[in-house]
Amino acid sequence: MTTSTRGTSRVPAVLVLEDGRIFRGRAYGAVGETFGEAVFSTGMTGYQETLTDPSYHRQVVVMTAPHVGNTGVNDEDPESKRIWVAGYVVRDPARVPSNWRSRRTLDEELAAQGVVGISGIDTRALTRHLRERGAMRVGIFSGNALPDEGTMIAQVRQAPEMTGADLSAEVATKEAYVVPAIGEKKFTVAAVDLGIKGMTPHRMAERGIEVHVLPATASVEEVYAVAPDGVFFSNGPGDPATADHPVAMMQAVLERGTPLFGICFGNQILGRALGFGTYKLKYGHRGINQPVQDRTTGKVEVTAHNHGFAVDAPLDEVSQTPFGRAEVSHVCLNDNVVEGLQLLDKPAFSVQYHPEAAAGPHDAAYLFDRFVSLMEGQRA
Ligand SMILES: NC(=O)CC[C@H](N)C(=O)O
Repeated sequence: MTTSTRGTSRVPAVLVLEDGRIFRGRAYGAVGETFGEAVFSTGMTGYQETLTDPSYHRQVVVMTAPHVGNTGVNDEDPESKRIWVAGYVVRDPARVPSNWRSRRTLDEELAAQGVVGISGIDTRALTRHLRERGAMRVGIFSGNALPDEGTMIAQVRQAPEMTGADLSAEVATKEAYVVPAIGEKKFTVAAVDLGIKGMTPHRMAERGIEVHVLPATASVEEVYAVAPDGVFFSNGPGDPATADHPVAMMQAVLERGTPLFGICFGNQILGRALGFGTYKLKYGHRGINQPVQDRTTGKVEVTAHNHGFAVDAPLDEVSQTPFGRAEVSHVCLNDNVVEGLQLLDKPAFSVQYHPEAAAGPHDAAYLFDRFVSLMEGQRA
């Protein structure tokens, strides 16, 4: 085992923010350079699910949990076939991972997948900086001969911004596939893959739903070719303002009145389909410990989030939209950001957060049951 696979690499690495702030550490994972949007995640657990969430495409993720990699890497927890984060920033990597499911170290896995990371960073100071200044572009450079600071800052400033990025097609499946219902099949759902996490079709399959996962570029005809009882729009990376094709497709689904459910990017697309705007949050919500209130029941749930954009809809009034009345169903209790939308005259709703909850908590699992109820209601 080399020193680097034990999380104790001596190869120098530098993290360079676009505003010129620099943090020095050691290489973690692959050695090289990478660029993306610096964002922080407050999850204390579930690093494999975070790394493999396609919504993190082009983002460099800073972990606020100080000790990362303790349970190694297993073959069960990934949310997709590969790591999607553009880079990974940790404070203190586990030197000796320990878990009965662990197959390899996180350092080895990052290196094997070519993901450039950095360790030994004061992630609390970095997170406070991002919280005050907002998410921004970042570069990680590692190796024994690094460019001078001015060159690195200039390179970071040339990297693409997240605003205006159209990324779903880069992460979504190219071919349709089916996730069979577990047990008796009760419903068929067409799931439009904008960057879907593996747990989402699984949560539907557990409820007797056969899920036809379709590429982001699928047409309305392809959606209806599977004779769906419901249509689902997934999470995904990038700026929802660019998602014109999914918005048009969703409007066609709303027009027909097919039960509809959206998660995260899917919520932003419902917002746009109804005529609301979307905007970039200063630093977003990422982690598995975010408080949300379901305003339809008053209940508060602790939920998994990963979003940098949000829907701009009025919190305290019912809106008239081209598809009837709509209201904000869920709100984040930290900052009053819109976390869910529902239509009052059509069987359609969405949430900005992650009821599939990989990795947990499971407070929001009832939303999949709500989707099932809408499909049952349509049959009755
Ligand atoms: N997880 C998601 O679907 C994220 C949606 C969108 N890319 C955002 O950052 O807000």
